[in-house]
Amino acid sequence: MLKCLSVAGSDCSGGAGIQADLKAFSANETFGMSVITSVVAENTTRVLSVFNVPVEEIQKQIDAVFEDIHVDAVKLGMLPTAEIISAVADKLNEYKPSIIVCDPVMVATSGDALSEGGTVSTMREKLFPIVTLLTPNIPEAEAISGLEIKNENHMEKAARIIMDMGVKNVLVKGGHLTGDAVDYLCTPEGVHKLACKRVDSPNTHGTGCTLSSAITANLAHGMDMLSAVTKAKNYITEAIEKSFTVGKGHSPVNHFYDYYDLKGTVL
Ligand SMILES: Nc1ncnc2c1ncn2[C@@H]1O[C@H](COP(=O)(O)OP(=O)(O)OP(=O)(O)O)[C@@H](O)[C@H]1O
Ligand SMILES: Cc1ncc(COP(=O)(O)O)c(N)n1
Repeated sequence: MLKCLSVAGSDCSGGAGIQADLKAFSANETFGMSVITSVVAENTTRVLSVFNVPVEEIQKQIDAVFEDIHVDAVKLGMLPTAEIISAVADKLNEYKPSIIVCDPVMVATSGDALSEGGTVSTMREKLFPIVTLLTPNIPEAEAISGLEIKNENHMEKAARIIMDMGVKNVLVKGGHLTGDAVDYLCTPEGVHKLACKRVDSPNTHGTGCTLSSAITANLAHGMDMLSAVTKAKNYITEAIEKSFTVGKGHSPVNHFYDYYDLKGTVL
């Protein structure tokens, strides 16, 4: 059984963060493990509070997993401060997992901040050189590239700018734009457009976390980058299509749509 580790924040409402990551790892046939970087009191409508875990405890969690278990792939989610980014990067340089997918979480769908300002420079210095794939959404890609993104041409240009910063592969996710749900994957072999009809649903809480974790599982299974991203794109589209209401705001995707019908009963 392939084993994937999420290093991310906890979303007590279950739709994003390590909770989404673990569900996506399982739904994509890998064993999920988690290191918690921050305890976020949040739900489908807002973030009430953010409690960051002390870096020593984050590093001890990473040690506990790696000293005992072979990790096939790592997914990085909410790393809310420069200090936490550096501490996690130091451990990744120590243990050298072969696959690292980084979802540079900065702001929740609710609009509330999940990261202190000024982390982009630390991410660029400490994480960009070691990650296999970076998966920024539109606001995150704008913050990293410095480019305003209003259309697909801007998405592709931003992906190339970020690649030129030393990231091996970049996926700029287009959920925050309008029209079809289009993402741009930039790899050393070239640029690939991945598109699907936008699902008319408000249930998009955790889409980015879930997509990047599904990609992580697919890469752990040995898929090449384009195949891993394409399969995960199909997974997230159906997970949104078959989502059900949880809470009063942006409900999460249905990570296990393969096993549940819309009534939530096991098929
Ligand atoms: N309504 C939608 N219909 C189909 N696909 C969507 C929709 N919204 C987002 N997606 C897809 O979901 C994936 C995640 O993109 P998105 O831009 O939502 O990331 P994100 O903002 O990091 O997600 P989140 O912050 O909600 O976790 C992308 O593949 C995107 O194209
Ligand atoms: C702990 C945690 N990590 C990530 C997100 C981003 O997910 P979204 O953008 O869907 O709110 C979140 N809301 N909470």
